[in-house]
This record gives sequence, structure tokens and C-alpha cells, in this order.
Amino acid sequence: MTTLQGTFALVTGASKGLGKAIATELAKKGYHLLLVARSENELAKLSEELQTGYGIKALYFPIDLSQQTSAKTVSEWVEKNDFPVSILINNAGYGLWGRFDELPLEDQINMCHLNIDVVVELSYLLIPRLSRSDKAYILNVSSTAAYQAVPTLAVYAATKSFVLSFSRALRFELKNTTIAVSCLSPGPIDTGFAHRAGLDAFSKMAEKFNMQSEEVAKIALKGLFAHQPEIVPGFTNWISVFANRILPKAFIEKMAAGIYKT
Ligand SMILES: NC(=O)C1=CN([C@@H]2O[C@H](COP(=O)(O)OP(=O)(O)OC[C@H]3O[C@@H](n4cnc5c(N)ncnc54)[C@H](OP(=O)(O)O)[C@@H]3O)[C@@H](O)[C@H]2O)C=CC1
Ligand SMILES: CC(=O)[C@H](N)C(=O)O
Repeated sequence: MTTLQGTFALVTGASKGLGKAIATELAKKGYHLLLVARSENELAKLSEELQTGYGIKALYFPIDLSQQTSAKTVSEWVEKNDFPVSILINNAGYGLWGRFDELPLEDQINMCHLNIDVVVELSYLLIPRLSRSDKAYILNVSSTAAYQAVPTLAVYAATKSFVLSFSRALRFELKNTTIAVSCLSPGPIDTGFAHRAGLDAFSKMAEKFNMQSEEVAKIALKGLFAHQPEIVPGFTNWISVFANRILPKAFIEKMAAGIYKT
């Protein structure tokens, strides 16, 4: 059995935003890192920073995970190098804001592949390797958007509902193994997410509710290592998730539509 010391954490979407913050927190805890994203320059810069700053190995693999065989390619890289991976952070993802029937279908399908298929494929392909560690972890990044339908973010929110449901079931199935599974559901975070999603018009509102990536990353890892099933950083976000459990769906959807009105 491999102990945690000297093991690797594989982080998808590690080049910027929340993934970069989680990778940095893991480096501070002494984990070696496998950094995956598209931007090779950003990955190289982060790798250098973390290796120099924390004395850990930070290797990187630039790849577009939205391509059909990308998860298998990443898994083959891990297998070829026999990296002892004890943590998988399924973080890479993006949103698309707009009416379902007006957003390009291809973009929405691409988003589903990254937000859903890659989470499923990497979890499946890495479980055998994670099982070799006497303590192993999978953190899947969902969103507060997972807890209710969100008109104008219809497909994005649905992908995050999938991640939440899949994470809870996988956690149960793996309960007698060495692998703990947690689902992180942040609310708005001050990253490049909103711009890529086309949510710039809401940036003023977001500023009121935005959390910083570093704070979310700290809360995420605290919950992950405590084997917390669902991690919802921020009191306001926790209240919104709690409210979604008790308020009528039609009311919640009307509220959500009002927030993100097209
Ligand atoms: N920011 C927010 O308000 C919230 C975000 N989330 C979730 O947090 C996660 C991280 O998002 P966040 O950090 O905010 O957003 P960012 O856009 O800042 O970062 C996204 C990360 O994913 C990577 N990525 C995006 N597309 C691909 C791709 N096709 N292949 C490989 N890597 C890719 C990006 O790297 P690169 O561009 O180099 O490929 C980047 O590292 C997402 O799953 C998002 O849904 C959840 C709730 C709130
Ligand atoms: C759409 C949002 O509010 C946020 N980015 C989230 O994913 O929760």
C-alpha cells in the first residue's frame, strides 16, 4: 500500500482559477502534482512556481479535455509513468449562459462532455490506481447551480446536478474501500468562469457574492480530508442550498430566472 507521503494529486483545470488554487493548497500540504489543462504556458509557469516554492514535483500535461479520447490519454500518461496518484480533483469545466434554443448546440454538447463525461471517465480509469493508496480521495467540482434548475443556465446547471448525484452514489459504492469521494458545490467565485460563460453582464451582482478561489480551495480540501459528502463553501451559498430543499421548485426557478434574465 502506498502512503500519502510522496504521492501525486491529479488536478484538472489546474492552469487558472479554482483548480490553480486547489493545486497550490495541495503543494503546501506536500503533495506532488499532475496538472492538466489546455494552456501549456500557464501550466509550465505554475509548475515552476510550485516546485520552487514548495519543493514538490509539479508535472503537467497540456490537453483539451473536451476532445473525445482525452481522459484515456491522460490515464495512459499516468500509467506509462506509474505515478502513485492518491487524489483526483475533477475540476475542469465551464458554463454557457443564454436560452437553450439560442445557444449553439455544439458548444452545449462540448460543455456536457467536459463537465460530465470527463468526470466519469477519469474517475473510472483512475480508481484502480487510487485504490493502491491506504488513503485516497476524489473531489468532483459541482456548483450551487446543481441544487435547482436554472433557466438561462439550463444545460450547465444540469451538468452540475449530474456531478452531485454521481458523486454521492460513487461515494456510497466506494464506502468500504480506501477512496473517499466528496462533491464541492461553490457559488460564484472570482475567476474567468463568468467571462467564458458570457455572464459579464452580471459581474456587478457577482462582485457582491463572489468568493476568492484561495478561500474556496481551503474549504474544499478541509472538507475532502474530513470525508464530507457535500462541501458548500460560504454561508450565503449554504443558505441558498438549504432553501432549495424546502421551497417550491416553481418559485426557485422563477427567482433564478429573474437573476440571470436574458
Ligand atoms: N467560478 C464560479 O463562479 C464557479 C465555478 N464552478 C466550477 O468550478 C470549476 C472551475 O472553474 P473556474 O476555476 O471558476 O473557471 P476558470 O475558467 O477560471 O478555470 C477553468 C479551468 O478549467 C480548464 N479548462 C477549461 N476548458 C478546458 C478543456 N477543454 N480542457 C482542459 N481544461 C479546460 C481551464 O484551463 P485552460 O483554459 O488552460 O484549458 C482552467 O484551468 C468548473 O467546473 C466550474 O463549473 C462552480 C461554481 C462556481
Ligand atoms: C453560475 C454561477 O452562479 C456560478 N458560476 C456557479 O456555477 O454556481
